[in-house]
Amino acid sequence: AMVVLTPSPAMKQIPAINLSEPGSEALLVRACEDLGFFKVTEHDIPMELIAKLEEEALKFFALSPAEKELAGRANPFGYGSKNIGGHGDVGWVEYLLMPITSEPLSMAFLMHPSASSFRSALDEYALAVRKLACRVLELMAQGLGMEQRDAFRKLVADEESDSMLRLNHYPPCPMLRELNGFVTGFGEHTDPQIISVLRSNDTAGLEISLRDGSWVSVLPDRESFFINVGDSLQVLTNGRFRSLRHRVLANGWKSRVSMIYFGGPPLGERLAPLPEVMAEGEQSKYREFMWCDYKSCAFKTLLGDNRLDLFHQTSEASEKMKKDDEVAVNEQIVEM
Ligand SMILES: C=C1C[C@]23C[C@@]1(O)CC[C@H]2[C@@]12CC[C@H](O)[C@@](C)(C(=O)O1)[C@H]2[C@@H]3C(=O)O
Ligand SMILES: O=C(O)CCC(=O)C(=O)O
Ligand SMILES: [Fe+2]
Repeated sequence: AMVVLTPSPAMKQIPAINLSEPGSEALLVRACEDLGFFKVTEHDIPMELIAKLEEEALKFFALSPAEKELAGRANPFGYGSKNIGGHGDVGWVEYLLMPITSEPLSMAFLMHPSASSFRSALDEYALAVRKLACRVLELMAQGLGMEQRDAFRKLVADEESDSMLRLNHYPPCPMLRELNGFVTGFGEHTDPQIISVLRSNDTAGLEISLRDGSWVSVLPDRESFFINVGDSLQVLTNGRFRSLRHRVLANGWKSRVSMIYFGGPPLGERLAPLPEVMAEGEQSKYREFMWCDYKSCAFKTLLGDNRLDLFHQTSEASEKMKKDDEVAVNEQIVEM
């Protein structure tokens, strides 16, 4: 059965940040605290580079299913259609998911001579968007007043950074035309990494969840980048920055193409709230974990699951802390 949906009301005041304007770091911090989301307007990434990748992506998605499967079935990398992840999540979407390292892309199908223009578009785009992510992460640290300005940036800039690039294509769903409705393209979720940088064509569909649990849709803007906080950045900031829940609705008329860069730390990196962002006496809300452990845990969950819950200081641990406090109080009473 197909559930026909209605889009949420549009949020017109998504924070729009011009990175080269003085004071942008304070705006960034506020947006990450309130929403976990903002858009970057002046970004220095040439439109030709973006348009070239969009064109190549559309060429790829126009291939026959057999040709697209030469990219390998997404597991997690490769070509996927309708199935998202390996646990039964489905959406009205097809995609190509690729690992990004400091080396040029090396997936087998991209090494074929016929894929050389696709490959160079991907490589150039990945390089540029990673640089943008690093610039934004540095401004975030600056905005938080951190002495160590590269505390976030260095995780994504690291040669071993575990990052990905995803091309999503939401073809028009013809059955929806008469119904005048929408379907789930990509179900609600948070991104597990540190930061996600999204660019889409002019077709709407992205929706974000606000603090009160309501949903709003984001007006598309093909010239800007949308940035969202991922789970790992929520951990590093001890919950000060909010990992954004978001989803995509597909429509009956216009295809949506999006390209998303997910910036993650090296697999062996240990993540925990950074003391520098915590106030005096503030308790750490998350226990330390290695990114590879969080990631493998995350990739075993359903798309919509709350993955960070598993890494909250356990209730058992907080119960024990409370008990220890009580004992201390009793001891004081005895001593008096
Ligand atoms: C259902 C899933 C797809 C996903 C892995 C997971 O088990 C849970 C997290 C999902 C997500 C969301 C953001 C990114 O699109 C993604 C690549 C990621 O890192 O986590 C996807 C995963 C995927 O598509 O494999
Ligand atoms: O395609 C989009 O616009 C967003 C998809 C998304 O959230 C994701 O791939 O993680
Ligand atoms: Fe996402």
